[in-house]
Amino acid sequence: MSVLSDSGPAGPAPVDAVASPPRQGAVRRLLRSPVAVVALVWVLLVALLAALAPLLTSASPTASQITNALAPMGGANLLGTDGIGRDVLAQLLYGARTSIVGGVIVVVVSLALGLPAGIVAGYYRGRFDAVASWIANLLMALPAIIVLLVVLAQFGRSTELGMAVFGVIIAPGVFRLVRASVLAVREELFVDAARVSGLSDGRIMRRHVLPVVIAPTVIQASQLLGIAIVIQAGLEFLGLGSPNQASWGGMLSDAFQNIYAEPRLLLFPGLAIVLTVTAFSLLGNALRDALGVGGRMPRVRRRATVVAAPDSDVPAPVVSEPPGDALLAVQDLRVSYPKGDGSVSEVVRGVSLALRRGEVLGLVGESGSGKSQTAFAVLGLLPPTARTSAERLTFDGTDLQRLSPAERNRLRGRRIGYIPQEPMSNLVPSFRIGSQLTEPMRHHLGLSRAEARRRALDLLARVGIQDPGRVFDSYPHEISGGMAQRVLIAGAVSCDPELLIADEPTTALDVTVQAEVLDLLRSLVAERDLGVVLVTHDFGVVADLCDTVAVMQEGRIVEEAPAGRLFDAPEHEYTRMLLSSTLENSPSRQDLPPAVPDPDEPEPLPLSSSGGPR
Ligand SMILES: Nc1ncnc2c1ncn2[C@@H]1O[C@H](COP(=O)(O)OP(=O)(O)OP(=O)(O)O)[C@@H](O)[C@H]1O
Repeated sequence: MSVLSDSGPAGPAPVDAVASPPRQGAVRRLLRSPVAVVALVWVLLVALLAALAPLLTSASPTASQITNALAPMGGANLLGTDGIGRDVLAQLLYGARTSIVGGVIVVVVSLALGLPAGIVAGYYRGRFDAVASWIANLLMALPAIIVLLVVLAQFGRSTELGMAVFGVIIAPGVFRLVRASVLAVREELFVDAARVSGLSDGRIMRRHVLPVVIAPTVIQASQLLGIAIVIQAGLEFLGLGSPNQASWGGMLSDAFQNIYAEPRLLLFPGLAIVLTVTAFSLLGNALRDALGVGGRMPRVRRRATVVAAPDSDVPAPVVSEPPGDALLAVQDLRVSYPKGDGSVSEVVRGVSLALRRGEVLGLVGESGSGKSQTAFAVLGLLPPTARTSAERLTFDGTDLQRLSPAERNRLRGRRIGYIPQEPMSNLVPSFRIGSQLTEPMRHHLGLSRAEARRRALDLLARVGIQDPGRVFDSYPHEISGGMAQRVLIAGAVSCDPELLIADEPTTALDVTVQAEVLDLLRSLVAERDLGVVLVTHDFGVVADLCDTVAVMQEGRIVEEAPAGRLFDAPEHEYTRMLLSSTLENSPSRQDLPPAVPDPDEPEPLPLSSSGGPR
């Protein structure tokens, strides 16, 4: 007996977590805001003036001419000179360079440390997360200005060094933001779906996680630039910047010494700092609005927060020896979770199942009975806190418990397909359907882009989508729920799996579309000799599709029988209770009135069609 503990989707997660916002049109939205345009123009102007400083003035910003101190504006010195005769315009222009370079150093250092650490900590959690969070907390507890003073006193006055150290001190802010964003997105169903389709962690992070953290990071970078300019000016005001470099902080320091003789000297660096910092801050806000972060993002539904399983005694499980030709054989599967009080809650208690090719096994039971936990244990996608054990857990003769996470990952998506419950939440909002369909095929089957596209279009046609080209090029929000479910079915069978695990595949659909999707599944099973484990609480779905039914109650299978026999002569009291509560007074599908056709939905499928790629 061994223990499995893969990370996966079934862990507790807050309902309604935010998803990645669509990025299209973000620049357009940004440019529609007058405040953003003004801020952007100012920032670009400062950058341009800094870059063109040598062309705009021939004066040196550091050469002092003591005989020309505090010269008025006009003549050779357009903005006058400071207390030791340096040209104010030249100082202003070259000082902009120092400020921008300093700001960029802070942003680069803090992002270089905080971004990768936040992604890895948020995605993998565990020990790295604990250590990184501890270091972040420690850095945040340090008084930044004291650290800067000590470092600059020890290593010499240098604006660049000061800004690099400040970048390190401020990196925990980036780390925390990125980690929080990754934690939110890693629980999204579309990330589960990507994991189930066998994509590697690196690919998931690049494709699904990174796009989500980019928006908040860009916003934070813009605000960090403003903060860096203020801190840098403060250090230079205190005389801790590079002595041979013009800077706005240094100009302020000189202006303070001559505040009574020439108060106007305060005006130029003061205005430059205030306007530039304000511009970065406004730009950050405008970016947040344009990218839709912070309460204006589209929200996707999530697996609901789980509650502890009941511990009451239930009838003994039905345990039978699986047949030799079983595609999937599960024997005495147990899943448990540690509870806060030190005890353990067993949510799957000795489940045994066997499934042959071409057979559909329904796993039914009321909510919380352990159906999904059983399915996720087979997929190897339980959360890290889950303790899983089984006498036997084999797929086509391979002991799943002996496989490494990478081997298990290769199996998922390639030989074991998964159809999730909520179609829309399992498609990534910001990627086109086509790219979501083709990526697993390119990854698992090594197809070229063109081959994968051709195969995806064939598959879309096979699942009854009438205009595959349009759906291929669409974003998830541009198609209906029924179509999205067909797309997910196409995705689940795209790499020719032998076993399909379908978790309530029709729950989110209306009854007419439900019937069509069930027809589609039935014809795919026959056509491809698929073994299917169908998790459902709907006996109508069971009657439509399943050959065998296993009834689960409180983590155990209390009755298993061929579908016909189960409906005709249920043996277990719990099965009878479930049947009577679900079927009583409910109309059969044939009795339902014909639905008004939805123009967005495809025609009912020709059940005999079989043109799909194999
Ligand atoms: N991460 C977890 N930690 C602790 N308990 C959990 C966890 N995930 C699931 N459970 C518990 O396991 C039990 C079985 O959950 P499961 O999701 O398998 O039920 P289900 O029969 O699929 O229900 P539904 O039809 O509502 O999805 C539930 O009592 C649930 O609270």
